[in-house]
Amino acid sequence: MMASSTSSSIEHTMLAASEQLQVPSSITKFKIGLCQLSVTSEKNQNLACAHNSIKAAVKCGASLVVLPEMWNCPYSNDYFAKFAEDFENEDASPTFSMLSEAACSHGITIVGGSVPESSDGQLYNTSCVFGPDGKLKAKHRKIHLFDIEIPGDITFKESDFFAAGDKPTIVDTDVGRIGIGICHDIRFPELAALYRAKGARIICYPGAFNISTGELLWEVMQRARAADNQLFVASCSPSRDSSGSYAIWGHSTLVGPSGEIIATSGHEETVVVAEIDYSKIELQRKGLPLDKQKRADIYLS
Ligand SMILES: NC(=O)CC(=O)C(=O)O
Repeated sequence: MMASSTSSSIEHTMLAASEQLQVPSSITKFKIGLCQLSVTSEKNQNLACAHNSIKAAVKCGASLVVLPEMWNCPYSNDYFAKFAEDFENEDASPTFSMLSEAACSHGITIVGGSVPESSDGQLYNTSCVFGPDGKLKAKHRKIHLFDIEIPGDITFKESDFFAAGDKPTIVDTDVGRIGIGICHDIRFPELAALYRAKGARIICYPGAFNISTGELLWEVMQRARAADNQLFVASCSPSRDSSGSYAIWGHSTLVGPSGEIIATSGHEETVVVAEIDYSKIELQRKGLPLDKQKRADIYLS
């Protein structure tokens, strides 16, 4: 929360009491599972692999499971349209059905990574969140599309295929309030700050950073978003496929509210399971009260 101020320029970040999250008092600690999946050009195989990985995370005690960006489909322009599903038509969406069924049968919350969504003649890069009753709780469409052209290094243009989402996504779940971003969304600190201001305790970023940007930035940006906002950041990536056209960095990670890495992986297929302890947020915010120290009067005037 921002410190109280009369400046109208910061009013948009101040919240009505009803908007502020109260995490259910029973939840202070739980386990999160990050399913770093191997993605192939066979959708059914990807669905089966994701389902097995969710089961493995549950077996290790996870009550929140996060999947990667583009896990039912290779991260390639050649596949997005072919693999897209319409989530409004749930019965015709095998991805929606599998996630909903898995959340319900295991009684967990699933942040379903992202997959290509077709809606109203457009494609979106979309993440669906399911609750333990198997119901869809939220849908985040990637807001910042990954358009990059670094000569001699990497060229990729998501906006040739996808339309951008136009809203932030904050969702109240059985394990507290979660903000959702997809991969390149992590580069925009304003989005993370908005989630913190609205009471998120975790931001989940399904991502598929490539090896060019990943080595330099993936860890740094997760730690920065977590430390700036004094909350947990969880990322989940596909594993690397050396034969694919887009070399994925991997390194699914959980970062704590002081910017510390709690758990991470390499680039191989794996499941990372780690504990989230919300008392760490209170401790960090009490010892280093950034919200009170913030000088909004200076930077926003
Ligand atoms: N998928 C992405 O948005 C990739 C990205 O941001 C990157 O740096 O790589």
